[in-house]
Amino acid sequence: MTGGGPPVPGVLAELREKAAARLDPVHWDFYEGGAGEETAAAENVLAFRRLALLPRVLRGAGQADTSVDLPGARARTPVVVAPTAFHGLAHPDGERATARAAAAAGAVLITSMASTTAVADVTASARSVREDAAVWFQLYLQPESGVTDALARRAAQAGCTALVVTVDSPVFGRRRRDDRNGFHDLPPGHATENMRGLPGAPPGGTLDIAMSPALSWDDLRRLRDGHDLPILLKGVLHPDDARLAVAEGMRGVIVSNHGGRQLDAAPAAVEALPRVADAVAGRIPVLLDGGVRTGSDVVTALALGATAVGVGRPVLWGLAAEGEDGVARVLAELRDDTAHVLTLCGARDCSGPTRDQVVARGPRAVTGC
Ligand SMILES: Cc1cc2nc3c(=O)[nH]c(=O)nc-3n(C[C@H](O)[C@H](O)[C@H](O)COP(=O)(O)O)c2cc1C
Ligand SMILES: CCCCC(=O)C(=O)O
Repeated sequence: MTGGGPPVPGVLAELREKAAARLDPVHWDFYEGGAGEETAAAENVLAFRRLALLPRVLRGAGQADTSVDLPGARARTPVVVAPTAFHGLAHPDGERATARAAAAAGAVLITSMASTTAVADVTASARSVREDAAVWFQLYLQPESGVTDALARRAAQAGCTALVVTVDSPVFGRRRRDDRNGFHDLPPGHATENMRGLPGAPPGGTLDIAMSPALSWDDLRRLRDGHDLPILLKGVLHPDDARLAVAEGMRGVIVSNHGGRQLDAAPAAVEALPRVADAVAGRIPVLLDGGVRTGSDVVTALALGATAVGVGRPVLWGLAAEGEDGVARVLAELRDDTAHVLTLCGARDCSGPTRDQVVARGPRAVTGC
């Protein structure tokens, strides 16, 4: 933005506009929408805009390095692809295109259990580009533990290097756009391929993905004890839950309100981050997703205690607009912008930015009270 005029659209804004024009409006609403009044979805983005970065100067830090160490992955960028469902609705190549672009960018891909491509095909696509591409598998604990086990085994066999268990969904969020559009099922020709042939599924058919408020830490322990893959918990907002996650041997937590698609009264992800980071106190990596749209957002999250961040909708915009190339553009833009902002802030790498470098915009930043 210059002199109060309209902002010049960046790569993500351009891809978003193109995606909106290309997608079936019902599918656009599914991707873009949130729960309830969509307050949490909007606040995820706005909360970053209320924060500013104080650069440090003359540090001789050189060009910043954007690589980060994560469980089961050395990534070239702190920007991870957050798990999102149904990429087949965005592009005929679906998750295969996303996987190739993430692998080429050296970004960790968290593939959703609700993908329209089987996890083995997702990892094969990633590995066709880079042998050591890191793919993590996101799952919702299923009320029938045999189903959860079968999913985790499939992920391990496919070569995923971590499990991401989403815990913010005891029930599915109330999404008004989907209710209005009557969007509650995949259209013909698409299926949740990971649910095919699981215990209890009809022969040759898929099982519905269940969400259950009866699940507890016991169910998580069962998964942890039955499998070797490291587990990260996604959807942690309360610092006490983060402490429990550490105590239960989780290998990371992802601070997230699910892109504002579950509890609409939840705080913006970036506002919940500092207390979670304090609770975890460096014992395991803390990631954040929700509202990350620029390198400044990435660096703000790093400064507030995140090791890495996830992006959900921007990847879907890229995929819908330009397929694999569009996802590649989103990831390249965010990595380049992050490197640039790190350097402007005097940081050598992703561990460089510190909490004192984040201040509130507005009068408090000036008066300090
Ligand atoms: C269309 C869509 C589908 C999603 N599907 C899943 C999913 O299958 N599993 C999951 O854990 N989170 C899912 N999420 C939440 C994302 O992982 C992530 O928390 C959120 O999108 C981050 O916010 P952002 O879109 O502002 O980047 C989904 C989000 C969107 C927008
Ligand atoms: C059963 C599909 C879950 C998708 C999801 O998590 C979301 O739309 O936010």
